[in-house]
Amino acid sequence: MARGLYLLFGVVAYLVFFSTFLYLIAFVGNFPAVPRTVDRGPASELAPALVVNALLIMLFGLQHSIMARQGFKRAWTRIVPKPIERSTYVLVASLVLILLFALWRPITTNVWTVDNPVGAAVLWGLFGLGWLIVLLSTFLISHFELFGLKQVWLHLRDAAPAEPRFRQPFFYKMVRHPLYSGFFIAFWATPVMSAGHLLLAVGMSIYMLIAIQYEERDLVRLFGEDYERYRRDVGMLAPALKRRAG
Ligand SMILES: C[S@@+](CC[C@H](N)C(=O)[O-])C[C@H]1O[C@@H](n2cnc3c(N)ncnc32)[C@H](O)[C@@H]1O
Repeated sequence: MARGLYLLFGVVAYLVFFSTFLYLIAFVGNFPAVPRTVDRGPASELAPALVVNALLIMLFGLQHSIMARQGFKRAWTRIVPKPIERSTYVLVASLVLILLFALWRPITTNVWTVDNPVGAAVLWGLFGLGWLIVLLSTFLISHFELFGLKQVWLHLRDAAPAEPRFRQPFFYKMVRHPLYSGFFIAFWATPVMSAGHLLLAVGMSIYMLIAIQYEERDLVRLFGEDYERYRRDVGMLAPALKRRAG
């Protein structure tokens, strides 16, 4: 009975995540199909907009960083059953993003506009490429495990959870954090950059640079010398220009 309920919970959490991910693309890209975007929403004075938006970004960063740590997971799984630990993370992360979409206050002061049609098309192309890299990277590292479905499925089948393995598929041969590289491109590549969008891009970039430090600390603990070597040989977010001698 519990196994079936865990599976249901995992599927619901996954569907909420996937819808939130699609909305995030529309939110950052100011797509007309959605009601609120980074530049479309209730008007607000500058100071409260800056404070509210900064708090929303910080909440996103804190939730992601804290809930992803091994120590937190150990404590958390004393309350939440282990098979749905990842789904819970995914669900809370999605709810925090939904809160950001709902409470975000646009700051529409223009920072840059690329009027040249070729330049604008290139930037839209990069925007799409960024999101594609994000999605592909999740599949390279294990999409269904990252978003909790594999764990509830294995539990349903009474199979042991998979042990973490150090992997270097495709993008991961070129950079250590392709998923974050994709996010960097997606947040920054736009022909029309407003002050609000810039705040989101800067905030998310700072969060990712901090998150990488914590993630790599865990990865070194997990994979030891293999990851140390990987760190020496492969660039963090962009391919290393040249390999170090030896
Ligand atoms: C949200 S993913 C982000 C992965 C990476 N930071 C990126 O930007 O592509 C985080 C998970 O990927 C795992 N991970 C990151 N690099 C890995 C690698 N080379 N091999 C196996 N697992 C990895 C981490 O342990 C963590 O559970």
